Amino acid sequence: MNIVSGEQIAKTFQVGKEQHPVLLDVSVAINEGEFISIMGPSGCGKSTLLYALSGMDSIDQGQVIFDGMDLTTLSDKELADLRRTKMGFVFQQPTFLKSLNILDNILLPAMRDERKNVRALTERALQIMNKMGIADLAKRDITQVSGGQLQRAGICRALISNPQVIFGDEPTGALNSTSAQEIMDLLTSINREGTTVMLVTHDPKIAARTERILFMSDGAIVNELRLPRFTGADLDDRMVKVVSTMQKIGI
Ligand SMILES: Nc1ncnc2c1ncn2[C@@H]1O[C@H](COP(=O)(O)OP(=O)(O)OP(=O)(O)O)[C@@H](O)[C@H]1O
Repeated sequence: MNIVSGEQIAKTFQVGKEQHPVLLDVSVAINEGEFISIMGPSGCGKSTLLYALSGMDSIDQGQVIFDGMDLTTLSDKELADLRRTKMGFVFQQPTFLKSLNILDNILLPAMRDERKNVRALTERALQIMNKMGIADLAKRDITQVSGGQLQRAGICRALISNPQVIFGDEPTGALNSTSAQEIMDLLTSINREGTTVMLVTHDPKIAARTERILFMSDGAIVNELRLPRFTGADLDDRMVKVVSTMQKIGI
């Protein structure tokens, strides 16, 4: 069953008097439970597509259906509620408040919904932090942890509402290779527990960990590669497949 799909999505940015078409009739369907990535050259529209599919940004034409709902028909409030309850977002640099410790930063977005049940929410946050390997950092300031630990906290924040889909925009882009692979280990285990995960990445080593890779060029999906479940042993072979597909289509 599709959890999110886009039908002939078109999006143009206007800068001054100039029109910049960025998505040209993009259609895509993502099944519940998929682990999927979007690759392509800088500026080809990867993030714009991710934002369109998650309702973070509007589209000019077409349709986006998320969990049976047409996002183009929802009000801003309905969209915000949907994003907060059914989607999780992980960005290259998590934006956290400097005045709050790690735990409170993780709790902050969820507090809006469950103000009355802080204790249960805190317990849930600590459980997730434990799974992500950062339970002992709960009381630290955000300046007192590494980039990899901060990104783990970002994932905890994305998971707090038990989302159906995690959208990641270059979630490993600011990390060294080891931390990046550790973050991918976590996203893989989240996916194996049933959450759909969709990432934008420019890194073949990251895309190679996912099970379907959409290749974009100039505002269109031009190819896709399906890979079996990652076993932990076949990363090099998978990367070769990703890179050779990129070479074949010239991106
Ligand atoms: N708010 C905006 N206003 C105007 N143009 C924009 C805006 N956001 C993105 N663009 C332009 O749209 C195009 C696609 O941007 P997008 O961020 O989707 O690309 P991308 O493939 O994710 O690139 P990168 O890999 O560099 O992050 C780019 O040319 C970008 O400059």
